[in-house]
Amino acid sequence: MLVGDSGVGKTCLLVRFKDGAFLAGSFISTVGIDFRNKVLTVDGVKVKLQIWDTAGQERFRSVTHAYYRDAHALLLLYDVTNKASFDNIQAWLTEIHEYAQQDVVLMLLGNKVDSAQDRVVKREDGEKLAKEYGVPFMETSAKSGLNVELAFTAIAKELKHRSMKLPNEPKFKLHDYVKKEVRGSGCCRF
Ligand SMILES: Nc1nc2c(ncn2[C@@H]2O[C@H](COP(=O)(O)OP(=O)(O)OP(=O)(O)O)[C@@H](O)[C@H]2O)c(=O)[nH]1
Repeated sequence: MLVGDSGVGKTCLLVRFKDGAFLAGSFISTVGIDFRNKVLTVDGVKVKLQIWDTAGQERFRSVTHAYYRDAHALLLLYDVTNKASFDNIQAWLTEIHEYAQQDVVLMLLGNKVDSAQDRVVKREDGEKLAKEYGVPFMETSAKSGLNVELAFTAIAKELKHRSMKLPNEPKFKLHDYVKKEVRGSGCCRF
């Protein structure tokens, strides 16, 4: 499930992942909730992701609350060009703790890093906040595609690992995987 303030790029991130395209132009806010499916092959196993795109607007909050309980994973987004969306992350985390399952897979994403000239939230600030709450973090761009596939693949890997629970398989650590992959991807050019 994708959550975060209105306009941070949740729908665009999902469309980029699903269709490999960017929705340029006018911004059409999501009404309530929407979903799309995508099948990924992770370590030779097919993982079907049903991805719920929620409305960030306050007036739809009671609708989204109802969906938290059934979510296996949450991608919490802010917009690196919008300080308020970053400042609101703590409030989103409070909601998540209140409504989602205790063991929900959670990842923090700072989106729109292609807009370097408009950036107001530094990468280090995102990293610091994520560290404080013990959640994996990466910066993304639905526009350029940076780290989009990686974010969803990391989630799929964690979910696959959890559902299969093979006794001899070493424990998959989402945090370490994300750190290693982001470091290797040349992500920090923005
Ligand atoms: N430059 C840039 N713009 C983006 C990016 N992602 C989204 N946008 C723009 O940001 C605006 C909002 O994107 P949406 O994906 O509709 O935002 P949302 O979070 O789904 O918004 P709600 O449905 O209201 O919750 C649109 O004008 C997009 O074109 C990005 O990675 N880079």
